[in-house]
Amino acid sequence: MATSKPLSRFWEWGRNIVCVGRNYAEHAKEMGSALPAEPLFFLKPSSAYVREGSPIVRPYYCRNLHHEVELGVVIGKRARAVPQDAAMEHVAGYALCLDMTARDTQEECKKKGLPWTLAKGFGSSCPVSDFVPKEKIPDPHKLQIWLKVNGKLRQEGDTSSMIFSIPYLISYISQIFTLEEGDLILTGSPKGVGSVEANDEIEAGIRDVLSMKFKVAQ
Ligand SMILES: CC(=O)CC(=O)C(=O)O
Ligand SMILES: [Mg+2]
Repeated sequence: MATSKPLSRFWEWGRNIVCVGRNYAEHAKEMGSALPAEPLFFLKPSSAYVREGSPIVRPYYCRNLHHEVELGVVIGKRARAVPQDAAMEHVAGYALCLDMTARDTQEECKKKGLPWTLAKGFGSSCPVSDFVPKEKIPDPHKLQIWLKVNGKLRQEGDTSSMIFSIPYLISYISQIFTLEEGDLILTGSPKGVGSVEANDEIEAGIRDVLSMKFKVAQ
């Protein structure tokens, strides 16, 4: 599909948001989950995007809204069954993302064996930073990502601790479905996920690269 929108505004492209789960051992542990033998992933709709200046809105059915800070990988070139050693050629850049999660809903879904869409795919569940071209990040597996709520540090993780690397994820996902230009892959959350309330301020960043702030709406 042709588009006149620049890739630096990938959130306007209406493309897939692919989220990887349990990609950091300490986060899997804090959730009481086993380590995955292969990547676990799920999708958010493109209407989940929210940008700085607009609030994160808790869905009406959620009583326990959680933050998860994650490195996002923006696809720059169609990827269909790409081998790992060619996977990085398909990356245009990066963004910092929040995988906002209705944790109570997710727990209910897990118990009932239901998909996580209600827990993960609501409107404003994917706050996203500015686009960072890949030339500005020589090694995406050497980044420190962090998140504060009302000025207090909650999450701090190093992307070197990912269980499945970015080339592995691109290769793996692209064997299941084609990744298109403008698609975003959220690479999983480090430990320290926790609740936010109305009027809280979430600040998150990639050390030495960027930071972003979001308010949680009433
Ligand atoms: C337990 C989860 O919600 C999985 C997830 O999203 C993650 O980042 O890990
Ligand atoms: Mg997540």
